[in-house]
Amino acid sequence: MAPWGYEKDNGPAHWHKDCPIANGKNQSPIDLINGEVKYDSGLKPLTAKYVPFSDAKFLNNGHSVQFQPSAGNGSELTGGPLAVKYNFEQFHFHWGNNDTEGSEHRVDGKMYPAELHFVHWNSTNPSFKDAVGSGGPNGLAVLGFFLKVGAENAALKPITDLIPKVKDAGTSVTVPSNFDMQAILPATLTDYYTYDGSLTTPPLAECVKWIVFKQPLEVSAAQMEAFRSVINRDGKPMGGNYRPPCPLHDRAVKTSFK
Ligand SMILES: NS(=O)(=O)c1ccc(C(=O)NCc2ccccc2F)cc1
Ligand SMILES: [Zn+2]
Repeated sequence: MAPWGYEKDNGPAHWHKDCPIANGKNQSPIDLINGEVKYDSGLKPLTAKYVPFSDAKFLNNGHSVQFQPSAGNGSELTGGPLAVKYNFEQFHFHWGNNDTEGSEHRVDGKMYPAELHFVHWNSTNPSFKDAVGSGGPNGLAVLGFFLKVGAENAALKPITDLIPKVKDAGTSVTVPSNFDMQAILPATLTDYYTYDGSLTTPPLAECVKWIVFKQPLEVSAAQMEAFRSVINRDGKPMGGNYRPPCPLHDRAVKTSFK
């Protein structure tokens, strides 16, 4: 099979051939249906402590554009539904070719034009890869933020300004060391959906505690357009790099808000 992608001949409908877990009972993304979620008063706010990275790259890996530090630096996530500390690994994006599509998770069937994922791994493991393979839904914690078109996002501007430099698959640039990742996050990480799920791309491992924020982040139309100029390994626009929603099966979606 051609390496996995999002085209007709290698897209989500094909992934089960290499990754049978694609048809598993804890797959992501899902449609977050407000009538079916359950408020959990035990859910605390999350705390993300992100330290500026001295050595990080912004890269085009053929299926997303991704901020990837060369090593951990103590940036971590705690609180919310998490029982232990999670180390920051990377962040990346999923987007569409127009403003009506692009996000992976949906809210009552509504798609946003893009979704930003901050990936963290359970610090009781020796490495990210061990955490992915650790079994059960506590290996990774991924924060999902919907993006909608509105005001320019000054915190994301250093990143969206780099997109034209990683237009082609397999390219990367160094991220200036004064990039402030913490500034991307809302001041308080409240009002989120959380459920047990999976990676949304192969290997689709069912190792993720998903935490999807209700409040979208805003980016300008120009920032949104920048994503749409990114090219995949087949030389086609990368837009549309989102997996459709998967069945919820026997899972509950909890909310930190009423
Ligand atoms: N869209 S998402 O659910 O946030 C997501 C996050 C991380 C990965 C990833 O690291 N894949 C590569 C990989 C490398 C090493 C070991 C296992 C892997 F999946 C895939 C999807
Ligand atoms: Zn993702």
